[in-house]
Amino acid sequence: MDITFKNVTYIYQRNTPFAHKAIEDLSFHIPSGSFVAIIGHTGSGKSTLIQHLNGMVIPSEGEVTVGDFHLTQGKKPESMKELRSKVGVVFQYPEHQLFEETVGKDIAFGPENFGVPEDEIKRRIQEIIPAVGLPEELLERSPFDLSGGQMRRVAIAGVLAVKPDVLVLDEPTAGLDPRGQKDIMDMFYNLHKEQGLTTVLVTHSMEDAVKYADHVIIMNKGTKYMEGKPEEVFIQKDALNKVQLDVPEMVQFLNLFEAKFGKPIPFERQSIKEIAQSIQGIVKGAAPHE
Ligand SMILES: Nc1ncnc2c1ncn2[C@@H]1O[C@H](COP(=O)(O)OP(=O)(O)OP(=O)(O)O)[C@@H](O)[C@H]1O
Repeated sequence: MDITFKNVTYIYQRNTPFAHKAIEDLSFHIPSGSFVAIIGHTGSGKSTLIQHLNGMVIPSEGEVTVGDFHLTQGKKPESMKELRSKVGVVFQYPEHQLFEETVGKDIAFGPENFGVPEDEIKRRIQEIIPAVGLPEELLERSPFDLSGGQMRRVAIAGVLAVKPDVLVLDEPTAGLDPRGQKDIMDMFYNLHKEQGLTTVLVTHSMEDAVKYADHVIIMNKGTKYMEGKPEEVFIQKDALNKVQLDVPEMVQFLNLFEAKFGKPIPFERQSIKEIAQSIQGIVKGAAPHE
């Protein structure tokens, strides 16, 4: 589903002495099927932005469009429930929301709420369990007997069981060890590709943004600071440093390589292997002929 923000401003506790503008005059367009990373220093408005996507908040000014759903002041979509079934949100530490007696019941809770028939829920669970990397025998276990990583996968399965078109991920790897972070992000990337999802990822990790996203939006103080392809945005070291962000490690490495050896290697989101090949080419080219 296409997502469009048109001159969106959001003010918390509007018309009170505590009014606080969290987002100001924000406009962008995310085409259906994109994988977008939203990055920004703490308090830059990322969470407020994503809360618009399933109508948890309605813009104070401007308009948000998600597929055919339009959100403006005084004009909520007729079926907010339908919007929420199309936009699945994986909140930070989603495992904190598990509550059912068994893993199976917890995964079924979302689709039941949206009126999905029991047979169809069963079918979806069979499909989702391997997709999130959980063994089927866990279905009858209590979610509270699982490891932290498994609990998170159960919570994610619950969101996926509703079959959303848009998947919103708010720092989905927070608190996991490096291996767990990579496994979960690879899982989301595979789901994104296989199910043709539109994925919106809020992250503090430049490395994840480079690896998985095809579009990046940098937020600063409630406004859009930069936007573009990762390979365009992440080479702008000075601009990123100004908002307390840094370029990804690979870009730092390429900058250092150029400074030390005078040989630029353009950043094109290459793999480590491809960078090594470029360096090998430079070294070979520089070697004296025998
Ligand atoms: N419920 C609220 N009431 C008042 N102000 C709020 C509320 N929630 C957030 N804010 C303020 O709005 C601004 C944007 O907050 P938001 O949580 O969207 O930022 P963020 O980029 O997601 O931050 P973080 O990376 O820390 O999660 C901040 O100044 C924050 O203090």
